[in-house]
Amino acid sequence: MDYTIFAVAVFVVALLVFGGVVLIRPRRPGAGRQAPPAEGSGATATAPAAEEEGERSGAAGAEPQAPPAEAPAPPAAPEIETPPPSAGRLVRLRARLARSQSALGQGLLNILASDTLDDDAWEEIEDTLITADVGVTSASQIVEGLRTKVKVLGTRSPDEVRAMLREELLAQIGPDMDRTVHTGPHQGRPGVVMVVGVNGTGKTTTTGKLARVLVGDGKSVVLGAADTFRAAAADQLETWGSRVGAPVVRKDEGADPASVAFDAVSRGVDEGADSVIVDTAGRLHTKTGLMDELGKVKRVVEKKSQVDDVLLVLDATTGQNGLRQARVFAEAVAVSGIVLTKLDGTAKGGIIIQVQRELGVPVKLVGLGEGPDDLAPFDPEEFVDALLEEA
Ligand SMILES: Nc1nc2c(ncn2[C@@H]2O[C@H](COP(=O)(O)OP(=O)(O)OP(=O)(O)O)[C@@H](O)[C@H]2O)c(=O)[nH]1
Repeated sequence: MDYTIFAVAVFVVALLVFGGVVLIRPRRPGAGRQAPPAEGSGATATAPAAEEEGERSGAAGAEPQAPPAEAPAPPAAPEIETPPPSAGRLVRLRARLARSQSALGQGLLNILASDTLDDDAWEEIEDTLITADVGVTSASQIVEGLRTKVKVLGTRSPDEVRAMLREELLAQIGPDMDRTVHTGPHQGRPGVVMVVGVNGTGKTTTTGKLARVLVGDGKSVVLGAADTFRAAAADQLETWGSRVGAPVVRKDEGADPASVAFDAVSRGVDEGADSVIVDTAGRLHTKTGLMDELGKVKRVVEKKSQVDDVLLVLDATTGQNGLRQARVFAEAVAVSGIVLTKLDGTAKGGIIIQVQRELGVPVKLVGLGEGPDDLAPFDPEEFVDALLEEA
């Protein structure tokens, strides 16, 4: 009986010792945990193997290593892009221009090629031009010019018709206007460009795209987010800037736009940048408010450096309404150039003629799409050739 009790006691103790060894033995870190699928990174995929190796080679009796705390991956540095230079951009975008504008060109060519050019035909030509936003005055001047040429010419081959229409349109667009965007440094100071216009016309996008054009031409650029009405506008500009390595000067929403502009120009001067581009707010409903604000931005900037260009951004799809708004801006600040955006989205390219005539300033840049490099210096000959091209 005593032996039986002793044997049972020995068995129980043995069982406890064995169970303790099995249960208390430290578990391998990570064991029983499913590793997250490696996302194609070699470093991530080899980490558990390294852990295992350390455990195997570790000194006997060493404390089990706690799994290393997973440090958050540092944010990847944004990749700096190298945009294409400005030269040849309109040539690259010519197909897009031809697609949107050739209905106008072909319409005019077809009427001009008809056997009889009577009063109705001339009226149709004038209407076609007016429908394309050329403006009444320019449309009647084009028709007058064409009528005279047809009379002098007598006969009309398709090539002759094309050549005379090309000549008339070019004369209206003004091939000799100075369309230089003054972005280059002078007297040790950066070229300063202010971008103005109604919100939604593509103003912030144009500021970003212009920075790309300049960086593509090898220039260093500082951007000023003086549209302080909307924090998202500054965020948008920062994204554009970071893609091409252009610093963006910004302040909190509601900050004084003039002080942002001043700081941007100061930074451009201090850093020896080639150009500073300042995006401004357009959400101002009264002309007096607009004049006060844009006037102040310009005055304050000019304490530091002259403003070399004031570009007015105009959405080509907004027609007469857009023109009315453009007039208000032109009265508020001395505009020196126009950026016509969204020309890819309208067949009314005639707005180029009308806006130049109305405001007396040249179209310097055109937007032909939402892509980052779809802004091009405006070239009248390329434009007219695309207009007269078959799509
Ligand atoms: N198709 C086309 N879209 C354009 C062009 N330029 C700008 N856009 C688009 O127009 C929209 C408005 O552009 P924004 O730059 O935000 O306009 P904004 O004038 O700065 O207005 P806020 O950002 O509200 O200040 C965006 O979706 C742009 O991608 C262009 O040339 N063609």
